[in-house]
Amino acid sequence: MKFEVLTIFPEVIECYLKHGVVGRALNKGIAEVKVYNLRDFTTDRHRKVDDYPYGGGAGMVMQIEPFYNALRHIKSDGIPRKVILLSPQGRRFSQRIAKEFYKEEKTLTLICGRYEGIDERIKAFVDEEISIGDYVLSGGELAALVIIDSVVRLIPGALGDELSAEEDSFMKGFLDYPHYTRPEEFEGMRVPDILLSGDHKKIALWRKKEALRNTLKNRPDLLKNLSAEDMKILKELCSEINK
Ligand SMILES: NC(=O)c1ccc(NCc2cccc(O)c2)nc1
Repeated sequence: MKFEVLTIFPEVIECYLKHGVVGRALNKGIAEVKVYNLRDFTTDRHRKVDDYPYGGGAGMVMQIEPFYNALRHIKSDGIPRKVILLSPQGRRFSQRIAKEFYKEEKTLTLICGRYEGIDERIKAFVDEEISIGDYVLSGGELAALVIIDSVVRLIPGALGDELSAEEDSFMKGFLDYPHYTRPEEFEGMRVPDILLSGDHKKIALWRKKEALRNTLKNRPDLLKNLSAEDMKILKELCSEINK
């Protein structure tokens, strides 16, 4: 899986890519990220990337030329790619879209705007506009990293333990179950006995029930098209809660 990032702050992207799961995946060569500094695609002495908005108003707008010059340079290799603009106006990103991007196996070219945004004519060169949530950030870089991180985790071999990619609760559409590790007791709070029992069947059932409990509490909207088994556990849960 290849990613390309267009940004005026390449170091923001590069420093994140040195660490953790993504860092290891890049070192293993199962993913590749190329970061392009937009200022390298300017033509003026001051390497300007923004200008005053037509129509007036506060703030600055990013000019189209540096993006256009960068995209033309990048696309000259003729490899198919999906050009994504990160902005609050985009389609809402989710695990489902991360899987969609991974399966498409196209290079993802991520455009990071700053200031009040990018000249609207950028849309002529963009395949998709994606938002990671309903909030305004000072730049698209964090959103680009969210996409890179969530998609890289899906690549076989990216995570140490293969199972954990599948196990990720969002992979199954629910919130996660609670996790515990040593010590067994901390400040009077004990680890649930079931987790110390070694009964893996019962533990799996407990985890499913707790994942459903968390989902019911915080994201009931995710509780749709449940399997018969999950529905049975949910009903048990509801009768317990209503006791
Ligand atoms: N919710 C998000 O995904 C998100 C993405 C980017 C961003 N800021 C940069 C920006 C702002 C406006 C237009 C534009 O093209 C880029 N803020 C939030």
